[in-house]
Amino acid sequence: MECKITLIPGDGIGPEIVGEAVKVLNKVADKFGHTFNYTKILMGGCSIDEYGVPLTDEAVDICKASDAVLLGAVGGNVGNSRWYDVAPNLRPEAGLLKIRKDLGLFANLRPAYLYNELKKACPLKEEITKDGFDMIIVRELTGGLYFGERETKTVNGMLEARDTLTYNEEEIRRIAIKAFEIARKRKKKVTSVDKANVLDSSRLWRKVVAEVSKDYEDVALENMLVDNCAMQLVMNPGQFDVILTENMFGDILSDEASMITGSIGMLSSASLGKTKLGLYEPSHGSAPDIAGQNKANPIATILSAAMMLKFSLDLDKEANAIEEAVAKVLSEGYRTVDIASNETKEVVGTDKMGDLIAANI
Ligand SMILES: NC(=O)C1=CN([C@@H]2O[C@H](COP(=O)(O)OP(=O)(O)OC[C@H]3O[C@@H](n4cnc5c(N)ncnc54)[C@H](O)[C@@H]3O)[C@@H](O)[C@H]2O)C=CC1
Ligand SMILES: CC(C)CC(=O)C(=O)O
Ligand SMILES: [Mg+2]
Repeated sequence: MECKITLIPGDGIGPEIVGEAVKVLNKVADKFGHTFNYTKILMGGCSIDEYGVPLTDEAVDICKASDAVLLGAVGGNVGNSRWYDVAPNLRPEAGLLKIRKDLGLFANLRPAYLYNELKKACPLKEEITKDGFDMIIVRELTGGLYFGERETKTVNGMLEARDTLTYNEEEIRRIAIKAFEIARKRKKKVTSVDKANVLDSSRLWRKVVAEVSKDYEDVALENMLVDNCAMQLVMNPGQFDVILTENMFGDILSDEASMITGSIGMLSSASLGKTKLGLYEPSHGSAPDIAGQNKANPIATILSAAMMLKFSLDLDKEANAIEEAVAKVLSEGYRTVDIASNETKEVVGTDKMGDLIAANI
């Protein structure tokens, strides 16, 4: 099979981790007889430096003409980078928001499960994780606070800033359907997370999710407030199957969920829309604090590449080969520093972790 894959290395650790994912994809291509044709585009700070904007329309067109997009991460040191103090549409993160919107990627899937081998890297007590956990966060990705109107102005001599959070019924319905469809193929439970004790947008969210659930009588629906969910995630993560939530809540809860898998460097993601074209990226950011040091864990990006093979390219067997290779390397005791524990056989750098996974394909 011949496929067109757009690569967006981005900023910080982005080029390092995407490089390792490509190494693994090339091994998959060799072994299974496929041709992956890559085109690289700039997004984020590197695009601002080159073109003055975080993402050009030409770059979006390249993504649209491909079968799938693999992204590292964008952004600099927030508050302390040359890309910080500029208009909102000229910041690195605006490139990410633009690509999600322009490709219509309203559903962000973030699976969080605990590898047996990583129980020592999980900060939770053993009695909480003894049976493991396996959940998927289904996060709405193109609405809510990150896409609302915002403004900073002076009122009565004082600076005032405003962000707005809006959802309409259709935006909620389509992501809810996605979550119920996914739950149907898993443990048949959706936990819809909102703040319906305060926010109008959450009250609408809860109403529409309840309507959608009527078409999925085989799937149990539970509603949970977001503050409680943050607590339940560390108290009893095993209770969750599918967590359905809006954009910002999902952003925050997925970082929390990532840490209980051992590290944010483990959490992959797929951003999907109505067509097969998806964008695949780790859940973490560009980690400027460790960029260029060969310390970043590439596994989240490598597992995102596996999701890409599965969802956009229908290469399930190849995706499984990547997942199995990751499990094998972990079971052999190799760890990047973020997931190392006293039982680790060898702490390896970004590049060696990529080599080991590729060698096990
Ligand atoms: N999808 C994207 O492109 C995202 C971009 N960002 C951007 O990334 C920049 C940095 O943001 P932060 O809040 O520092 O979040 P971050 O996720 O980049 O880093 C948070 C902490 O996790 C560590 N970390 C992250 N990924 C890791 C990996 N693969 N292996 C080992 N350790 C890892 C970092 O070293 C840091 O200590 C900002 O400009 C932010 O806007 C943040 C989140 C997502
Ligand atoms: C620009 C942010 C919304 C990116 C982020 O933190 C994420 O998608 O997880
Ligand atoms: Mg985030």
